[in-house]
Amino acid sequence: MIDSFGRKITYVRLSVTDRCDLRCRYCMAEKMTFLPRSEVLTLEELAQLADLLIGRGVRKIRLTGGEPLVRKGVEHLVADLGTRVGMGLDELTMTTNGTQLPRYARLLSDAGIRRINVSLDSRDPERFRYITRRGDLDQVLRGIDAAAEAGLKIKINMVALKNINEHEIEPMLVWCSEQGFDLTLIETMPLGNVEEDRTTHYLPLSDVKTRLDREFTLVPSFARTGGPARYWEIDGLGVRLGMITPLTNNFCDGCNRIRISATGTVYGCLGHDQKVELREALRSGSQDLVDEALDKLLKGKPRKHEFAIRAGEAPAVARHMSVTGG
Ligand SMILES: Nc1nc2c(ncn2[C@@H]2O[C@H](COP(=O)(O)OP(=O)(O)OP(=O)(O)O)[C@@H](O)[C@H]2O)c(=O)[nH]1
Ligand SMILES: C[S@@+](CC[C@H](N)C(=O)[O-])C[C@H]1O[C@@H](n2cnc3c(N)ncnc32)[C@H](O)[C@@H]1O
Ligand code: SF4
Ligand code: SF4
Repeated sequence: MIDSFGRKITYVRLSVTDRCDLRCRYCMAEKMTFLPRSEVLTLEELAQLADLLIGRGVRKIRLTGGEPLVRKGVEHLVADLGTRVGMGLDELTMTTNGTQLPRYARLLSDAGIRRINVSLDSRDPERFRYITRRGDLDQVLRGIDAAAEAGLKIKINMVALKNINEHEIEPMLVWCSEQGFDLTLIETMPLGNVEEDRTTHYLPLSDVKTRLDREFTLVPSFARTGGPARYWEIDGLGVRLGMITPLTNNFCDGCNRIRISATGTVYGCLGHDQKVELREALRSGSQDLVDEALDKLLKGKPRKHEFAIRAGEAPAVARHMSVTGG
């Protein structure tokens, strides 16, 4: 699949549910209305869709949500998709908030998942609860331990938030180094009405980089995951630090991905509403209809996002981040 700017699409982010057991302040509102089950693709349809995408050249699938591990029966989907790894698919992976990992970590590893990204914005129990509006830090830490024990490689995702967790960045880096995890910092993006003023908490990672440069030696790394982060090795710490900088250092020229919501809506760009619907095409059993829709999406896939965080401005995109799982 190639878009009209010549970018090859090999990475699909597949959201398996819009639901979540947390309500992170930058992602969701406190009160969310979730989809009725009839609108959500079945596990069989998700697997069928994955196969069609692999047939069109997709080599990496990331399962996401909402929270992917709250989808009932997700273990069957993971086991099913795991059989495609090495058989067309180079990587099956997941982004999770970690709460259900105590139960699922081993299963993910047995299914052929080699690494996961776990979101963890704070290692302070009260701050963690504040950011997630309800999360239990201990539960997530137990989940992370279970994942490490199951042999999964772990990357911690931390959304950098001014006046909330910015002072935890250096300690998080040291902790990740001790644990053998990578760490990726993320700039908050303006999607959905989350009832929070994003201008107050937006922290440009260019500032964080300047700060880190004073304390550590950051050596640019050529490591690539196929995702949007740029990486550095931290001299002496043995930890890889990623930064996802949609606002301060746009990476759209290298975009290789599309995202699919739990209802089968495919979005060409995280920062736009350009989309096509696949559910009815899938349910009709016609591969031609699915291909037609995908071709239309590729043709209109936007060149870049137009995110900006300015006081009093509505979010660039009305849908919540949880609709596409990032
Ligand atoms: N603007 C933008 N942000 C993205 C894109 N893809 C992922 N992100 C954001 O990057 C953050 C981390 O995403 P992850 O789910 O960990 O996925 P990833 O960064 O592709 O993961 P790796 O495979 O480890 O590189 C989330 O906040 C996503 O919303 C993208 O195409 N555009
Ligand atoms: C939407 S979540 C879905 C997967 C899972 N529930 C989790 O939290 O890892 C995927 C990633 O998007 C990030 N995210 C959510 N809202 C964001 C926002 N407004 N700006 C930047 N990243 C965001 C989360 O921190 C998480 O790392
Ligand atoms: S970031 Fe993930 S864990 Fe937090 S509310 Fe969004 S979907 Fe849930
Ligand atoms: S913002 Fe859009 S164009 Fe840019 S990397 Fe993300 S999906 Fe691709």
